[in-house]
Amino acid sequence: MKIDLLDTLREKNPIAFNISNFVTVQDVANGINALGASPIMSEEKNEAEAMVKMCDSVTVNLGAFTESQLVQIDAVTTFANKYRKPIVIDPVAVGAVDYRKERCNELLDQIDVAVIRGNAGEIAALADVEWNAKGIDAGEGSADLETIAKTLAKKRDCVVVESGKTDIITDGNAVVRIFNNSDLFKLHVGSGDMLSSTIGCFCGVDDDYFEAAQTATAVFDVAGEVVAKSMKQPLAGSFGVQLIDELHLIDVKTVEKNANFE
Ligand SMILES: Nc1ncnc2c1ncn2[C@@H]1O[C@H](COP(=O)(O)OP(=O)(O)OP(=O)(O)O)[C@@H](O)[C@H]1O
Ligand SMILES: Cc1ncsc1CCO
Ligand SMILES: [Mg+2]
Repeated sequence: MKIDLLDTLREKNPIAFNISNFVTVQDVANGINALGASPIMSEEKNEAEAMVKMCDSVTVNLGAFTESQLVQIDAVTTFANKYRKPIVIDPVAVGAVDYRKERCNELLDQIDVAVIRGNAGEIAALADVEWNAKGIDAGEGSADLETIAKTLAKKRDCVVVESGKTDIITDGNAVVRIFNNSDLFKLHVGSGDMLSSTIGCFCGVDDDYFEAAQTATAVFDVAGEVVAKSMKQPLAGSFGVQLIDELHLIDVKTVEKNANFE
């Protein structure tokens, strides 16, 4: 794993263009800003080309899109392919709402993406595997998590990050597992959105998206673990704030020492 990509990210300070959702946009912006990237958000289709030309990566979060925003998402992602900017997709709740799954699949049919990051319920839905997703949460299912992730990676010819207690990262062939010791992430709505955007930032500094996704996930997971360890009791509100603090403080040594992966 290329953990020192964290230093590269801080040297380059990549512009990370995010189409976010109104629930978590501020955590996403502050999280990746603290980490060392330069976030910019937009919902306006008329500036899509300028935004994409300027940025190093595009992260599209499908958490709360409207019909009119789909037009902007279309424009942004088409320009991103034209200007060769990596796209990260966060398919929020596609396992729970058919409308979302249909729109997301239409989008994936028409563009090339670098990474899809979702929980098991979301990745299973896009891989056409039986699963009981629960709203924005993973829900439950009995299918093999690695098989689901690999199926989607092959289907969409991209890297898949399937988050959960173990984060599974695959390019369709190789698999890296990152074990996460902090379940405080689940107390903070938008942990997943922040992870997806963090992956976007790293894809903006290394065009090996499999490596970029691994480093991003390891950095994010370790940041959460460091915060969790420092707390005497689980504090949901403080966790969100301190996670942003730790994304700023974290360094390569801390990730090397604490990342638990194989
Ligand atoms: N059971 C768990 N134990 C430990 N860590 C977890 C667990 N589930 C998820 N995580 C961690 O939480 C982070 C976000 O992943 P998660 O799967 O919760 O995304 P999500 O469902 O899209 O979240 P959200 O919808 O709140 O944005 C990841 O870093 C992941 O490692
Ligand atoms: C709670 C919620 N609803 C739509 S998006 C979102 C944030 C998690 O993605
Ligand atoms: Mg999510």
